[in-house]
Amino acid sequence: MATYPSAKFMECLQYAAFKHRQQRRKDPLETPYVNHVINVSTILSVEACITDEGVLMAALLHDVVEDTDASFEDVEKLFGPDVCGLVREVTDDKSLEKQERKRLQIKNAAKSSCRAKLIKLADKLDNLRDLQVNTPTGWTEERREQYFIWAKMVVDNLRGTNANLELKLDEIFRQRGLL
Ligand SMILES: Nc1nc2c(ncn2[C@@H]2O[C@H](COP(=O)(O)OP(=O)(O)O)[C@@H](OP(=O)(O)OP(=O)(O)O)[C@H]2O)c(=O)[nH]1
Repeated sequence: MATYPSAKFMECLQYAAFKHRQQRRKDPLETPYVNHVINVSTILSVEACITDEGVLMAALLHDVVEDTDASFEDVEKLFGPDVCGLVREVTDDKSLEKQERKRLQIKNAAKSSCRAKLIKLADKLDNLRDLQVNTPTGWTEERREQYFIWAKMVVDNLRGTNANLELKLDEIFRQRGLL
């Protein structure tokens, strides 16, 4: 049976591209930020074989409230309560200090739903793949190394969610001498 993206999925992609249109990644080429959220959704579909469209859509929207002027109310109105609930689970509270946000990502990882854990795993996988080839602008080598260490603590609290993604993350941690 043929598979195809639904109209809602395409609207979600379009919305993410629009909302992140002025945002760039921290890599030297200043890649459009939307590439990251597309990567996260693609990792889930292609590498983790996830067919749950709510998860794939929430992956596209996982940074839209954190990083743009979009609100949870906007997301719920456009894409419904299921997708909005997932986006809530993966959104950091930007009003908190950065160190506190980092601590909460570790602490809250284990409490998330399985579907939110999938998005968090794919998000970390994409960020770590980036870090294997690039040092973000303004980062020291030490900060880059710290990110690997912190990401492993988050991933350790997400274990038992998806073997494909965890194997790929572990390969990266092994290469860094963290496993
Ligand atoms: N590896 C990498 N990361 C980049 C790049 N550009 C932006 N980022 C974002 O930077 C975050 C890591 O930087 P930090 O200094 O630790 O956190 P900050 O976002 O609070 O500044 C990651 O967020 P996160 O909290 O880990 O996850 P999330 O925001 O994606 O959910 C990642 O999404 C890039 O070019 N490479």
